[in-house]
Order: sequence, then C-alpha cells, then structure tokens
Amino acid sequence: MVEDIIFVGKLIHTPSLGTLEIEDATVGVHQSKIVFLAKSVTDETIRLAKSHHLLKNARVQILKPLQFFFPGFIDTHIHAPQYPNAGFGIDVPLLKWLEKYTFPLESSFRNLDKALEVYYRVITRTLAYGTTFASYFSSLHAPASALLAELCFLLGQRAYIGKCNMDTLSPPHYCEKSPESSIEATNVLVSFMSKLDPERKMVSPIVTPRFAPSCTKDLLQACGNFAAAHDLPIQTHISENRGEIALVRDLFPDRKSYTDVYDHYRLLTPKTVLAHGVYLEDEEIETILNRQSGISHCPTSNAVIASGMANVRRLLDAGVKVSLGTDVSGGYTPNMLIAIRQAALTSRSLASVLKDTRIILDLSELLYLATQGGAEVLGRGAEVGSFEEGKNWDALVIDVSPQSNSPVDVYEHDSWEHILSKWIFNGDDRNIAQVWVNGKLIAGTDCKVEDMSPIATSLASLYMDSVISPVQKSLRLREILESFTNTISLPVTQCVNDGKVHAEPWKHTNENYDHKKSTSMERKQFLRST
Ligand SMILES: Nc1nc2[nH]cnc2c(=O)[nH]1
Ligand SMILES: [Zn+2]
Repeated sequence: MVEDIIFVGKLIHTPSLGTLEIEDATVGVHQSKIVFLAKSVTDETIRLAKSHHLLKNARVQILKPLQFFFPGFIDTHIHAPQYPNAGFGIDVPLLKWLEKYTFPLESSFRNLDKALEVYYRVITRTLAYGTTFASYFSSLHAPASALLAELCFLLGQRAYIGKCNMDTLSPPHYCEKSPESSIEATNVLVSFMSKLDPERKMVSPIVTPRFAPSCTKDLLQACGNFAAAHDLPIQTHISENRGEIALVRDLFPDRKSYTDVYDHYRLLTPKTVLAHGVYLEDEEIETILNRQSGISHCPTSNAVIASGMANVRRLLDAGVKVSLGTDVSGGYTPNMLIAIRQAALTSRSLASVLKDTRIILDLSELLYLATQGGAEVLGRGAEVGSFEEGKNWDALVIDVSPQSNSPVDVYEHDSWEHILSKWIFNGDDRNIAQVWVNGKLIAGTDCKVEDMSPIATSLASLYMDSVISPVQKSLRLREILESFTNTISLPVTQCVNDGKVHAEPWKHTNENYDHKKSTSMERKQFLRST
C-alpha cells in the first residue's frame, strides 16, 4: 500500500510542447495518483487538500526553498546490456561499432549472473539520474530480458522491456536461428511479464525488431503480427546512419524507403518508437505522421558515433511526436540531463549550418521532449509526463540549494527560469533529492534505507560489500532475488534464444566475465543515503 501525501512547493513542468509552467502548488496523491492539484500554496489550499475525502490520512511534505518538483525523466531509447560499454568505443561508425563492441557484449548476456549485475547497475544508475520510465532494449536472450523486467518491477522503475528480435546479418553466436524461434522466445518473455504485471502498469513488454538489417522479411512480418495480436508497443531503429540506409536499400529493393520497410510489415503503429530518424525524407515523415508513430531523438549517440544531426524542428513542424533517448552505449551516458544538453547544442549547430534560427529548441521544448513528449511516444501521455489530476505521481524533487553540494550555484537575483536552466546545464545527480515512481519514493540523495524496498536494501548492501568474492556475490544475488520472487519464477523451460532450449538458465557458466567491484561513487552514494 502506498502512503497518501500532500506535496507542497514549487512545481515545474511542460504539459504541452512550448508550455513551461512554474508555479507554487499543492498536490494531493492518493494510492499513487494525483487526486488534488491547486496551483497555489496558501493555508486555504492545504486545508482544502486535507479535507479531500481521499486524503484524510495524508501526511504533508513541504519543500524547502530552492527545491522544486519536476516530472520524472522518460528515456525512450536505452540498451540495458550495453551499459558496461558506456563511455568508450567511439572510433568506428555504426555498423562496425555493432560488430566490434556491441554484439560481443550483448552475446554475453546468455549468462544470467552477468545480466543480474549489469541490470541492477543500470536500473539504480538511471533512477539516481531521475529516469522514472525507460524503454529498454535488452539482448536477444529471453531469460536475461525476463530478469531485467523483474528487477525493474522489484526496484520500482517503470519500464518497457524488449528482447531483440534478430535472425540475420549478425554473428553466428549472436543471431536467432529462425523467425519462429525468435517469436517463441518473445512469447516466453511476454508470458513471464504477464504474470509479473498483468495490467502492464509498471512493466510492459515491447516488440523489438532490432533494425531492418538484422531481421529477415519473415521475422519483420512475424513481429508486426505478434505486436498486433498481443496489443504491444514496438521499438526499433530507423535512418540513423548513411551506411545503414544504403544497406537497407540493398536488402529491401522492393520498398520505397527505410520507413516503407517498417510500414509494409505493420510495424508503424501509434505505439511505435523509432530511434534516431536522422535522414528521413519528407515522404517518410508523412508516413510516420499518418501512422502516429513517434521518434526517439538520440543526440548524444548521434554525435558519439558521428551518425549525423537530426532536425527535430522539422519533425515537430510536421506534427510527428518526438521524445528523447540516451541510446546507451551509442550514447556515452544514461544521464538524461546530458541528452537534454546535447539536444540543445545539436539544434543550435544545425541552426547555424542551415542558417535557420527557428531550428533552435528552447528550454521548454527540450524539457517537454524529456518528459511529456516521452510519455506521448510511449503511449502513456495520459498517465505520466506532467502533473495533472488523474496522472500517476512520477516525480523528482530537485534541490539546488547549497546543501545539495552540487555544481549549481544560485544567486539572489536568479529568476526561477534561470534556476531551472542552471540545473539543466550545470546540475547532476546530487540535485536529485527524491525520485518518486507510482507514488513511491525509490531513489535520490534523500532516500534513506528505511524508505527503500526490502529488495532494494538487500541488493544495495550486497553491492557495497567490497570483501565478498565475485562467486559468493553472484550466489548471494540469486538467493536474494529468489527470496523475493517466490510467487514468480524465471521462465525455466523453453527459453529458446541462441537455438538451444535451456532447461535451467541460471546454470550458465561465467564465461570470461570480470566481476568488477562496486565503484567508489556507488559506495558514496549509498553511504549518503544511509
Ligand atoms: N545506436 C544503435 N543503433 C543500432 N542499430 C541497430 N542496433 C543498434 C544499437 O544497438 N545501437
Ligand atoms: Zn539504439
């Protein structure tokens, strides 16, 4: 049961593109939903909130000066198994990068011990950075993907989880054997997740054909059919890099364009997330608009892999939904603040190159892409992304006071617009005091051990233990997870992914994986929160 709370303080959000609201507010949250919202703070608004029939037992949380509420960030494109590579590997273009860095790493996720460690880290790191909702690509392995879903669910992050569908043009050890085995493994994941969260409220599967070049025509067709049959969202990559586009042209000579490939196989729906879209032609944008699919703009990754600069203004002018993704590890960090900064600078560089200042995205537009825009693209615009009665309480408490010990220095003459901008351009996770998802406080510098769920506490203390050996650690990790999942079990049968049926996916060997000790930063973060 989640606590009922009346939140009082400065509230900043972008409920629609180009609208930035900065107001004092009184917000009543009952069973994770906003049931009362007054855009002022007076004795009267607090009294009214307290007398609301659903808020009789609510406690009141009043923000300190230089703190404000902001919607949780929504990262619409991130590859969870690529997190260990975040921050290196920028010497080659996309297709070579996949071969050299990405496929070798992802293929190692047949090892569930490794998956457990990496997925725990990526979830806790993104939560600390304020990502309350992420659309994850995992690897092609159903068991590891199920584990990612389970960890998101247990640790409290809202997430879409997609196992990659890929049955061609990939290394033999990291390629599904047939469209049938790919869909069968997807079905295993969907069945598992249906038990985990039948209403798909916190975690939902998402059909994930990796990108056109790694799927046969039969697999693309099967993915489109599967998504339609199960009413599932879809995510993939599109038009990211010139070499990739040329490859798609060669592989699908009958199709008019990259977009037409996806459209032909029923992969463009109102719940489709298309990452990148750097080089889309006008006709492709029109098709995407007509299908009401959305774009995940990934400016950090586009810069790192030198893919190009997407013109977001052109997409927005056309009426296409646009959001923001970190695209780790094409992007070097899962920090959405960095994605926002890069989106700002990319729009400015493009404006200069194309001699058109209209291309520049202003702060309110950037923040919209990172919050409500993300919710719209993921088909959850009515549930999260901004503060409104009826929406879920997915919120951050941002602290820019000197007590945050952050690099944001605020002066007396600074307006709230300036403070907001300083946080976006100078801030870091030290400013994220509280992370609320679905009405629960689950992360942030203020989050104490007593606030954390028992599983989060157990996993965190294990991660801070620098004495325990890697083998003991992985055994303990499994024990912890199993003790919290006695009603749910990982899909232990028919986990068809690399062509084999694994009766006991936990039993995979450790394969060259170097279990690194927790970083000192993680340890410090934990100590601060205890
Ligand atoms: N950035 C990026 N592009 C891709 N295209 C196909 N797979 C990938 C991936 O993992 N990252
Ligand atoms: Zn990607």
